[in-house]
This record gives sequence, C-alpha cells and structure tokens, in this order.
Amino acid sequence: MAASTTPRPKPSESSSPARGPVEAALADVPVGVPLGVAYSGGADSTALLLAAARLRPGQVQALHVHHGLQAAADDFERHCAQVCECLGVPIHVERVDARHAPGDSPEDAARRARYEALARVAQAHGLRTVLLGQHADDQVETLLLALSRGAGLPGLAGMAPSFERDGVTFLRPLLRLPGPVLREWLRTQGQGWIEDPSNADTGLTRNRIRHGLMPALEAAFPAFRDTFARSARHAAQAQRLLHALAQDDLSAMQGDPDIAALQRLPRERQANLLRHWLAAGHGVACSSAQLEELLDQVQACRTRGHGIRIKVASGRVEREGPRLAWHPAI
Ligand SMILES: Nc1ncnc2c1ncn2[C@@H]1O[C@H](COP(=O)(O)OP(=O)(O)OP(=O)(O)O)[C@@H](O)[C@H]1O
Repeated sequence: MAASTTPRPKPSESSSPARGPVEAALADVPVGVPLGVAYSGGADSTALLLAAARLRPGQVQALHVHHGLQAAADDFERHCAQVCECLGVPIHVERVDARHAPGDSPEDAARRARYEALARVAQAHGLRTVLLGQHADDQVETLLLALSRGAGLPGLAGMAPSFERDGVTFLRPLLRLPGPVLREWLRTQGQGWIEDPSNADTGLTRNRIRHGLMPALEAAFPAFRDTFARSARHAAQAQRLLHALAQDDLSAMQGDPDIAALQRLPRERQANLLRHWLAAGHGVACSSAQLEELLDQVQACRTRGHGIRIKVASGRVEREGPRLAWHPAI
C-alpha cells in the first residue's frame, strides 16, 4: 500500500479555491441535506470526498466499510480516519464479513456486503443520500465485463447514475469524469490516497481490462468513454421500456403467469414477462437455456394433463392448473 497524506486546511478555512473538474461534477448533488460519501481511501472516493467537503462544508460524513478480507484493511481504516480528521469530516466505519459462499464470486459477495453495509450505516446516521466514486473508466470496464459474459440489456445498461436501496439514495456524480482526470486533480491538490494492492492483480478480469484493454481503446477510439456511455444510456432507456411492458403484461394476468394468455403473446414478449416475473417477483435470474426450455414447454402445453417442471436457478417453475408457479429450493 502506498498511502501518502498531505495535511490540508479545513474546508471552512480554505480561501475559496478555483472550481476544478471534480467540484463541477458535483453541481447537481442536492444542497442543504446531509450527505454520506462512501470512502474507501482509493483515489476516486478521495477526490469525491475532498470536493464534497469543500462544496458542502459541515454537511458531509464519510462512510468506510472495513472488509476484513485483506491484511491491510486496518491500515486503510487508519488512513481514512486521518484524512477525515484533516478535512474536518466525521467518519463512520462499518465492519462486514464479506466471505463468499461456495460457487459465489468473491468480488460480487464483497460488493453486495459493501452496499448493504453502506445503506445500514447511512440509515443509522440519518443520511438519506450517499455518493459513490465510480467514474467513466469504471463504467467502460463494467460494459466490457457485461459483453464478455454475453449479458443482455440490463448488463449493457451499465451502472445507473442513481439507485435506491433500503430507503437510501445512492448517487454516482463522477460517472462522466475519466479516471486519469480525477487522479491528476488530486495531485494538483496535494492530496494522497491509497493504492489498493489488489488493483495490480491481473488474475482479476477487471484488472486485465484496466491494464490491457483501456490503453488500446484510448489509442483506437479516443472518445470511447463518451461513446460507450452513450450506448449504455440507450440500453438503459430500452430496458426501462421492456420493464414497463413486462409489468403491464403481468398485471393483465392478475397473478402468476397464465399459460393461455402467455401463448397469445409473441415469444420475445413471453420471454420478457417471464424474466421479469422471476427477477422482480422472486429475485431469480434464469439462464438463456432455461428460459428457452420454459418457453418451449409453455408453447407445447395445450392439454389439461400436460405438466411443466423446469429447474431454474436453485428452484423450479411448475405448472399449477392454468398458471405457472415458482418454487424455491427447500
Ligand atoms: N471499503 C469501502 N468503504 C466505503 N466505500 C467504498 C469501499 N470500497 C468502495 N467503496 C465505494 O464504492 C466505489 C466503487 O468501488 P471500487 O471498488 O470501484 O472502488 P475502489 O477502487 O475500492 O476505491 P476508489 O473508487 O475510491 O478508488 C468507491 O468509489 C467508493 O465510493
């Protein structure tokens, strides 16, 4: 870990510094409400914290999640506490056990545990809004990861600029700023940050994208951050339409999917409805192969005695009279 902290004057003492790119990116962040900043100690959330503390003196609180996964986690926490002291910003530390279940991705498990912890600690301190530090390069990496998995529209929509979780609004105000701009700005401010050693681990796909693909994209398509982000916004817009259509189709069935009513819809619209029913209603993602099999079964179900029983994720979808029903694994 290379942590370097330059003591800085408290925001209230600084002589109104010229607005840089990071402060400008925070222009739309709500005024007059207490703000949480999810602060890992890394470059991006350090830039976010510094700019937020300057723009909204007295309104910002830092939220740090201690993952307990890396031996260096205690050093990260100490570094964050020191920076917050210099900035005159209160810090709340939440400890999580981010160990992953067998078969689960360690990164996904850590991310889930982190958002749960951030929402919990924000609520405990009366913070309804929390800022996250993801930037334009993170968005490109997310899109490339989605493409590499063969993701559909929800994945290609990338990270949303805002989302709600457990009564807390999370905002990503830096989503249009390139990562190198953030780091350069931090250098000009003389503010240090933590370089997380796991960022150099090329065993992680995200790091292979960062170190191998991003420089190639920069050379081939200099505007790739903007154009990829535009594609993600198009995908997000189309996904919202599909979501609304699925809600309408499902509510017209007044309950679980009705097999005869499904059969009257085009196959893609059946697929859209079933994916939504499983994901929004039951928190289940089905694979393309499982969905195709379910659609074939729905299509073939023309007699009273025709049964349907298909494994989906860890449970199964079955026919119950005229409708489909979801049964989680016991
Ligand atoms: N341990 C943590 N505690 C609090 N917030 C965190 C933590 N880790 C990540 N975050 C938040 O989630 C955002 C995205 O996480 P990501 O893993 O991409 O960041 P990072 O590389 O750990 O740190 P940074 O984005 O600050 O350089 C961070 O910018 C930060 O706002």
